[in-house]
Amino acid sequence: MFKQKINIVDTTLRDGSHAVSHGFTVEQTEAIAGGLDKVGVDIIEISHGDGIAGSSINYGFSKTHEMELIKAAKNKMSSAKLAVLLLPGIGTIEDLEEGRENGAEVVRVATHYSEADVGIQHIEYAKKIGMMAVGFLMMAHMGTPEQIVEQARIFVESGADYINIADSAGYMTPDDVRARISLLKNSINIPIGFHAHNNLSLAVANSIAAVGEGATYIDASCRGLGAGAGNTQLEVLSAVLDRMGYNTGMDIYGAMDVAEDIVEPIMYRPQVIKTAPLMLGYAGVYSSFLLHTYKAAERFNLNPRDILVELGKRKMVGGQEDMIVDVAFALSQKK
Ligand SMILES: C[C@H](O)CC(=O)C(=O)O
Ligand SMILES: [Mn+2]
Repeated sequence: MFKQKINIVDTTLRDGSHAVSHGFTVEQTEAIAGGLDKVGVDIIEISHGDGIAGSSINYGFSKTHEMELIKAAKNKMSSAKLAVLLLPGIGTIEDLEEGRENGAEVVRVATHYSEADVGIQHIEYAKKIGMMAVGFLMMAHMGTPEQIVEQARIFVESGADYINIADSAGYMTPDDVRARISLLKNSINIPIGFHAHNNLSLAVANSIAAVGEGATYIDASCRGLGAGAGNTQLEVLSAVLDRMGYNTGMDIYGAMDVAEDIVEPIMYRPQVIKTAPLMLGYAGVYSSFLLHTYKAAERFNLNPRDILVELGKRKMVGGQEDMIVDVAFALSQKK
């Protein structure tokens, strides 16, 4: 029987960077990338959590320069492709060049769901230098399925190899995912991918819903390591997809071992859904805001939940991390 191939894109070393305050070391990166490569992951994404060149006062400084991490990982990889994430305005064409020189073969160009036009030049340039290019639409819950298609078309026309929809706030339900992926599937003719956050405990279910509507690239990370309550848990996803008869090409026991033996020991905290991550999903707030919100809550003696509710009301999006402090300050004045 023909089994549909689902490409697994591991984001432990990129989205997971948020969860470890961008603290990955060369040794950890080598062990994780080498392990993931062996177990059959198709693409391994490595960058600061906010993409290449994200290391800054606004987003948090990396302990080790990401180019060093990328180079080290590349030396341990033989079959998976190495990807970088690039948010136009944070990362530049020069950063992309540097990433490629250090071994990146794929770039995922991430923009707010309504701003694909700011990524056109990055997609075109990546194609010109022979890279695989992916159009990555963040905070996709904020856009209607029709708006998502309109934006995806901009990436398609720029030459993207596939379109990735990100539920950056972990806000979507399986119905929300199905509506967006199925319309995309009927509207564009390049592959579709999906990136989940587990704030409502729906990351695996949403990923499966995406696959059911025809998505063939799914993001996941070991132990779910990622912003907010984390991403789709890699080892769980591979087991579920296998049970459902899909082909991931993954060594499932091997993936369990990488998660248990290599990733779990370096996690700062278990990736559980405490109140604040749950609020991210409930209020539709960008998952990467979590640790910044904890810091602001401590500084202004507030409940993180109150800050997140306000951020949700104000519809803050990625890139507005500085507003977290503004909101916390305003709330503290009202107290
Ligand atoms: C820069 C963000 O962390 C990208 C991402 O993973 C998301 O939008 O979700
Ligand atoms: Mn994410």
